[in-house]
Amino acid sequence: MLIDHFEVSSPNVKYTADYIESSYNYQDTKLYKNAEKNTWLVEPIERGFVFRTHRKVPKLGIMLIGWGGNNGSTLTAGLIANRENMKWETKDGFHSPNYWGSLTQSSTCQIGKLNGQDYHVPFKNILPMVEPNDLQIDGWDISSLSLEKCVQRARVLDLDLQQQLVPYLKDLRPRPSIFDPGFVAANQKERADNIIEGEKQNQMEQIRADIRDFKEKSGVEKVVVMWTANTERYCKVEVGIHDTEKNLRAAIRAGNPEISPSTLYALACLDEDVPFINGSPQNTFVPGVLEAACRLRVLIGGDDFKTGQTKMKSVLVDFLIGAGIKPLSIASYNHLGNNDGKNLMEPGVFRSKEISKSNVVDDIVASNRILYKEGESPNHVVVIKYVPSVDDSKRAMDEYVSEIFMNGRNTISMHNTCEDSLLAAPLILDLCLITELLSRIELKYDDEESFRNFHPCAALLSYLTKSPLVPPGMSVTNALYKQRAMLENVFRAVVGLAPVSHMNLDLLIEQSNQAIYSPK
Ligand SMILES: NC(=O)c1ccc[n+]([C@@H]2O[C@H](COP(=O)([O-])OP(=O)(O)OC[C@H]3O[C@@H](n4cnc5c(N)ncnc54)[C@H](O)[C@@H]3O)[C@@H](O)[C@H]2O)c1
Ligand SMILES: O=P([O-])([O-])O[C@@H]1[C@@H](O)[C@H](O)[C@@H](O)[C@H](O)[C@@H]1O
Repeated sequence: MLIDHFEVSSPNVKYTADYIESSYNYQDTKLYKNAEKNTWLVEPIERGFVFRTHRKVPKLGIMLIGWGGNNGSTLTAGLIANRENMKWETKDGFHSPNYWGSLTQSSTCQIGKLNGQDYHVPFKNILPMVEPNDLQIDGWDISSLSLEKCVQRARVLDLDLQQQLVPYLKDLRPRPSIFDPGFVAANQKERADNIIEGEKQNQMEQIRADIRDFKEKSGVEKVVVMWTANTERYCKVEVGIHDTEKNLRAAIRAGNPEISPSTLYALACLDEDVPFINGSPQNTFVPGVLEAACRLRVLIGGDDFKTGQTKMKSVLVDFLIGAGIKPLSIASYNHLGNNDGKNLMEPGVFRSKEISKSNVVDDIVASNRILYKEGESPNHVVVIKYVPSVDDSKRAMDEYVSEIFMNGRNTISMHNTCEDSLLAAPLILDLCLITELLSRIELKYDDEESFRNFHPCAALLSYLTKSPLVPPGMSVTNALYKQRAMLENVFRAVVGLAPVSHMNLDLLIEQSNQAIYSPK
């Protein structure tokens, strides 16, 4: 059953006009070794938290770096089609817009039971969230094409819909952007006709001015900036340049060539108190950026949208290893024909993606030292090829060979075809909406005076990324179920509810007045 809205009825939760305030008893375990008994002791611990969520949802603007790309143009078109409730026709008949693939807009959370039946609420209604149809969108691109032409170039959306969108898209033009051919494939130069000239410092200041200009012209109260531009090669992190905020800013003023456009954007956003999310795999968040985010207390998140093949990998490997089955090899191949695929032909750029697509199993493997000895892991290969004729319709082929009982083998082969941007666009929406929501949640220990925000490294975005950025000291979790449980249960805690445990203890115990067998 689906219920649309709810309020928590508890002495620990208070709803005022401005806030949802809750007192929450956080339960965890503390682990320590008892030398005398030569055993590990596990101690249940509790810590009181207080959450305060601002209920007023702001007028939100999102600024996409790479706005004209397949992801950016597809998201823009999808938002407009939903807002205008456009209907379009194909040979299969008429279609209506939706937000399928969006965690916030199209998934639900279990909120309770009634008469033994689970009830669910839309994910977006656990806490007050921005409505996607109210979003204002802007952005930058090294290509000057209008969004109308970008949607046509992408060839992702049905033609009838593309034609209906023309009046809404034709006047949308990306702002000139920072372009450094040293960080992307040489084949990207041909589309770069919309560049901010000048030194790195000037370029960064122009980005800051663009953000302020967008705010002023659109009237939005808050902005989230999202990198959905091309994947960059890793920058070589150097002491004295990238290692501290002070050194990074000095290196930018000096025009150091080893500072990437994405790092310039990230720092510009931090200086404008605007969250920055990295949808690509490069190491944008060099230590100097992390230091600045923590000092300025501005949310950053990433890296690399987790959309299809890797998302599946983070489910399947978690299932296999969680079931005591030992993957011996993972062969992960895909080809695609969009510009992203073209850019990934450059070995240095591909390496960024290879890292993010490979590391996604590390935590899952490390969770089971019965199957894998220290240092042991499955053979794991990642191959991406550029095949122009398939366009955005990525073909992913994966083979998982696992060792099973008594030296048995199990081979799972998968073929997964999808328009890559139709998977990514809803995630970009989720990343923006959840990031904005996180910035409205304050928390403190119950014995503290002042509230603070979540740590600037937004680990709660992990479900949506291949290489989750997490606060120092927190281990990275890639298993998709755990990532979703973390996000859902933190949101439940913010409104004073216990985690979803699926224990059903009250139904597992034999009730004195209950028939031993209740026929369906
Ligand atoms: N399913 C997916 O589509 C998916 C999943 C995970 C990650 N990603 C990442 O998202 C990014 C975008 O994917 P896409 O399919 O939209 O690619 P795309 O090539 O269609 O779009 C990228 C856009 O960025 C622009 N661009 C390049 N450098 C720029 C710069 N310095 N400043 C501003 N704009 C710049 C390009 O002109 C292009 O319009 C890629 O890095 C890709 O690896 C995509
Ligand atoms: O679907 P997924 O593995 O999450 O991610 C995708 C890769 O499979 C694809 O090769 C790459 O071009 C896309 O940018 C994206 O990273």
